[in-house]
Amino acid sequence: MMSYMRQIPVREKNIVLIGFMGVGKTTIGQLVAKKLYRDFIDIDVEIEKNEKMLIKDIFSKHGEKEFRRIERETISDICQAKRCKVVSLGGGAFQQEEVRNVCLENCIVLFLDLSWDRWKERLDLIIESRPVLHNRTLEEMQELFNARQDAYSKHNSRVQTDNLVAEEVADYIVETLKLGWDLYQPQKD
Ligand SMILES: Nc1ncnc2c1ncn2[C@@H]1O[C@H](COP(=O)(O)OP(=O)(O)O)[C@@H](O)[C@H]1O
Ligand SMILES: O=C(O)C1=C[C@@H](OP(=O)(O)O)[C@@H](O)[C@H](O)C1
Ligand SMILES: [Mg+2]
Repeated sequence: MMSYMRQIPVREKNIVLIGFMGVGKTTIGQLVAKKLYRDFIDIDVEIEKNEKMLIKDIFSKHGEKEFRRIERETISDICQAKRCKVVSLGGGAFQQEEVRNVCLENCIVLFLDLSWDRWKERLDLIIESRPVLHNRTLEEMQELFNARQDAYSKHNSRVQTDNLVAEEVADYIVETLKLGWDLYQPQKD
């Protein structure tokens, strides 16, 4: 008996933002959601609400492995149950194959791409609230940045954000979507 996967109409698919920490997923996701009259979901905020703990405290009290389990389950639940949202993942989420699969199967995945040189300029803005960066030298941060690019390459569309303010990136995403939702077809193997 053939099982027919129920295809989600492309316009009902959640729009999921991925990319390294600090590239603007939370900021730009909020702006895109407003412009598209969609609800916005930030996975980190969802986790903090559900766990009644800040992300940095989950890391310090329960460790990164437990955070990744919670992150994977939260994303899996939301990306399968919800429709018509804008969802910003945390920067490490796409390293998990299950997260990549559930997002690429059910959602439109947009990769916010920021160069290492531009990212370094933002480091002071984010270092305090990103435990993954703590106790890492700049060289080690760059190694992590480079190591994660392969996972981010599995997306429906890439937005180069160097030298663009958040509003400009959000406008670009909305305009591209309006030009052709059908451009965002499922990732071909
Ligand atoms: N396009 C942009 N240009 C300059 N600063 C930005 C841009 N997008 C986000 N920021 C700033 O960078 C920091 C991290 O943004 P955030 O949305 O939290 O990123 P992420 O969710 O990807 O970690 C914030 O201080 C935010 O104001
Ligand atoms: O890159 C990472 O491993 C992380 C990124 C953070 O989200 P942002 O990308 O929104 O900063 C948050 O999920 C956690 O601190 C781990
Ligand atoms: Mg964020």
